Amino acid sequence: MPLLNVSSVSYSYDGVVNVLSDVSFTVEDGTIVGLVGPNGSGKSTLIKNIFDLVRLQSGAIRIGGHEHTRPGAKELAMYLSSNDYLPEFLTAREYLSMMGKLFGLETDHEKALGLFRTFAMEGRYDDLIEDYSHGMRKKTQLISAFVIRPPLTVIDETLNGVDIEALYLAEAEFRKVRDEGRSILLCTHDFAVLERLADRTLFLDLGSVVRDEATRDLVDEHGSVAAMVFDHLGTSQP
Ligand SMILES: Nc1ncnc2c1ncn2[C@@H]1O[C@H](COP(=O)(O)OP(=O)(O)OP(=O)(O)O)[C@@H](O)[C@H]1O
Repeated sequence: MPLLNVSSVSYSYDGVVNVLSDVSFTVEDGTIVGLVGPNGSGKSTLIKNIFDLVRLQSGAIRIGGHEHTRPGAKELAMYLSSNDYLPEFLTAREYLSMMGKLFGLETDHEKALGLFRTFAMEGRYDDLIEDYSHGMRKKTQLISAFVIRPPLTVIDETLNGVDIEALYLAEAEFRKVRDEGRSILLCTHDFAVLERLADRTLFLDLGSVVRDEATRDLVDEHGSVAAMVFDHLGTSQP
């Protein structure tokens, strides 16, 4: 049974134009799947459907075998959004405690402190998030996922704004997460990151899955993921 099973999902905001058209794919345990596509191709809408942030209109989504609206599904998956909105009135310690409770876990603050040190935020764990820079907030989002380590983490452009050192460290941590048998759906416009990390790449265009293949195979065929996208756009544009 796949960890995430998206089956024939279509979605329209206005009831007329389909932003997602019959989207199906799976994410297996212990894999990193890259999600790419042009602006407006429906990536965020797909993620909103997975996390029940918009009501599913057709098709089915199951996480760990549970229907995606059920608590059993919601405990298995964490969403790291593209923005840096975190509760500013909390410290990182309080935020991570809250996140732990949401996932039914006792937060391992020692581990979080270690990650704060690793990610060059030593001494800031008990400061209010209000006082964090943009990059520090993004790193706090990532650290929350690295501490909670849910079976599925969905990352929507969360890496934007972190410095190269943090990116390097985050990539290493993503690989560890994957090697533990957990999975990541990584939505990004950064194809270099994608090529380094993603076992599989899902390419969405105009709300439809155009390619869903091993990243290595796409790179072998086209030279790079960017070239694969350009090749597709070259044949699909009027
Ligand atoms: N709340 C909304 N109401 C109406 N239309 C929306 C809404 N959110 C997104 N859309 C439309 O749905 C389409 C897909 O948007 P979506 O944000 O899912 O794309 P995306 O692939 O994540 O894009 P990007 O790469 O720019 O983040 C776009 O045409 C967008 O204008």
